[in-house]
Amino acid sequence: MANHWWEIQIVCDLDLEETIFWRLEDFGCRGMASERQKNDGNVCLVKAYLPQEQVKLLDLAALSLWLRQDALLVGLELPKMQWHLIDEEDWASSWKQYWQPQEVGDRILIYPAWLPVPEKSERLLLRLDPGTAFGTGNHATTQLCLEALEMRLDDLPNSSREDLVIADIGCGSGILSIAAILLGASRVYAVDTDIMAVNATHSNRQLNQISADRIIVGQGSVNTLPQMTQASFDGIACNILADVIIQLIPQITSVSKPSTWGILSGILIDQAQSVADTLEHYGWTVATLWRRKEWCCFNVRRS
Ligand SMILES: C[S@@+](CC[C@H](N)C(=O)[O-])C[C@H]1O[C@@H](n2cnc3c(N)ncnc32)[C@H](O)[C@@H]1O
Repeated sequence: MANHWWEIQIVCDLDLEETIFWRLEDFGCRGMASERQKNDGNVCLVKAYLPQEQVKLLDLAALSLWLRQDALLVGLELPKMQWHLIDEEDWASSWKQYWQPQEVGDRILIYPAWLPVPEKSERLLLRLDPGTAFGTGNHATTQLCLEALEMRLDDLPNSSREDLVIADIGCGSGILSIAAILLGASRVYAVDTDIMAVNATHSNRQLNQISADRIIVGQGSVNTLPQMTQASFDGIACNILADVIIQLIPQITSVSKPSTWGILSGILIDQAQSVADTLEHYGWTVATLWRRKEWCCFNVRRS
């Protein structure tokens, strides 16, 4: 039987765009895009997609009410939300139209898999087909991680980068694992609880011609890592939501060594304090905290 997707379309005031993205993501949408309306630059059309079996009609109606409630609270015009079912092929082509190459940080260019590879690029080309997995590089939380990885790895002398082993917890499309290798890391162990993400990471590794012994992927979470390797991790990247990160901190601590550094993202600014408290409790120091939009990313180290 063909897979079907809900396509959600929301016409809204530009000032509501961020909140709507946040709500949609929380709702489990994969592949979101927004464009300004040609006839009115203050209005945008947000499109989002999610697998049919993941939601019921009533949930979609509730989401629509939530969005209206959000608008009422800040006194903006009520957003208009519609939804309909499309098949897998239409989903892939409609969302591919929106996704364009994107520069992140000083060195990386995220490049959709279906575009022809440019002959020359001054940036490291990170080719990606996220499929249904999270991680296109469009999201602030991913961008913060990529920039933090770039800074971390660029600061290291070549000799220590060559041995660098990194864990990517919640790898999604594999975007951070691939970036770490392109930036010079030796090996990455990538885990995700979602089998779709594990598959996407495998195929994106191949797409970037990275050998299977440099990005090792497994379904699971932090507690799967010791089954995948006995190596200790020099760095840990984890872009999941704050509640999950807080729960994972004890396990993350147990797979790290005194010199391990961490990049933790996916944390809303008003959740930062509870993450910081838990980190401190487990002996981590927050070296820097970077913010983008309503999100923040912790750069942490032991002791
Ligand atoms: C926000 S996405 C991050 C994807 C990618 N690393 C990025 O930075 O764009 C979070 C990912 O974490 C996965 N995830 C959620 N809870 C998890 C857990 N407890 N352990 C491992 N992965 C988890 C989800 O399936 C999802 O693919």
